[in-house]
Amino acid sequence: MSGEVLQLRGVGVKRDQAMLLRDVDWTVHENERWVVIGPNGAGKTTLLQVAATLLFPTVGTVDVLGERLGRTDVFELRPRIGFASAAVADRVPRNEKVIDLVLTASYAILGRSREEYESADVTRAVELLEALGCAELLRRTFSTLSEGERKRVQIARALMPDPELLLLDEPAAGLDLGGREDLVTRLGMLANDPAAPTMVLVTHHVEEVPDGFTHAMLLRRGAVVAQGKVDEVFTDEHLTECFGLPLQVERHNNRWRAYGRASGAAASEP
Ligand SMILES: Nc1ncnc2c1ncn2[C@@H]1O[C@H](COP(=O)(O)OP(=O)(O)OP(=O)(O)O)[C@@H](O)[C@H]1O
Repeated sequence: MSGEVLQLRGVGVKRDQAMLLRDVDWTVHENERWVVIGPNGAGKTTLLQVAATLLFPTVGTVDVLGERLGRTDVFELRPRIGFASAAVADRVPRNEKVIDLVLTASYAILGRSREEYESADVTRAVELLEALGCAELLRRTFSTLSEGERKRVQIARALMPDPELLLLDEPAAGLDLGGREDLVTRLGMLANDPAAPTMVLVTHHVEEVPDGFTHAMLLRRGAVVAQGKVDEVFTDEHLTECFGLPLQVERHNNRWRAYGRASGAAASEP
């Protein structure tokens, strides 16, 4: 695999005459932790779907885990990729128990289809749920969980097959402040774990970028505004260009925050 987990060259995605992605060049190396940030409609989910092999580009080439899309069997590739997104959560059968939702990831299916699972799989599923702070939810039905609980269970499911690439689409969306901070802290622990897979996380907010994330891409209207090491990408100029309004960004205790320049000036006045 030569250390490259994702390699996109000149990638464009066109739907109904609209270019959802334009001329994207992107390389993600093994063990990097990437965050993809941009405003609504920037193309972040589209990019993640390409990385998850769920969407083929209209133009350009995509290599995922050393395999070229269009020349490989994606059904063999997908079990090597963990993917947590609202679209996956929407497909969970109504009565699915939390433990089954995590366990079935080993078989790349949704919905319990067998009576018995390997005891090693059960042990791993329980350990992952514990690590994400949801061991007490094991026997609950997924559809009855709160948004924050669902997000954590989905990440446990995405990690279950021990993926080489973990893709997280807006994991903190819809969470309250406590739920967000709990999740961002857990993701920071995962990002700092050398045994964890290569990660790509999509979000709208720099405040949701966990400690340990090494690289960032800023997207606007389907095109890359900036990409590279997170410290070099998260600048006032890049964020201002990306979101289309004057922004100031700062780092504190390994976390980021951004605010409109006008509101920042007002806040600093006595
Ligand atoms: N099948 C489609 N046909 C036409 N346009 C589409 C299609 N799917 C998505 N789009 C448009 O492509 C753009 C990018 O969508 P995408 O979901 O990738 O953006 P996003 O950055 O993830 O947005 P958000 O932050 O709001 O979730 C949006 O303007 C969306 O309306």
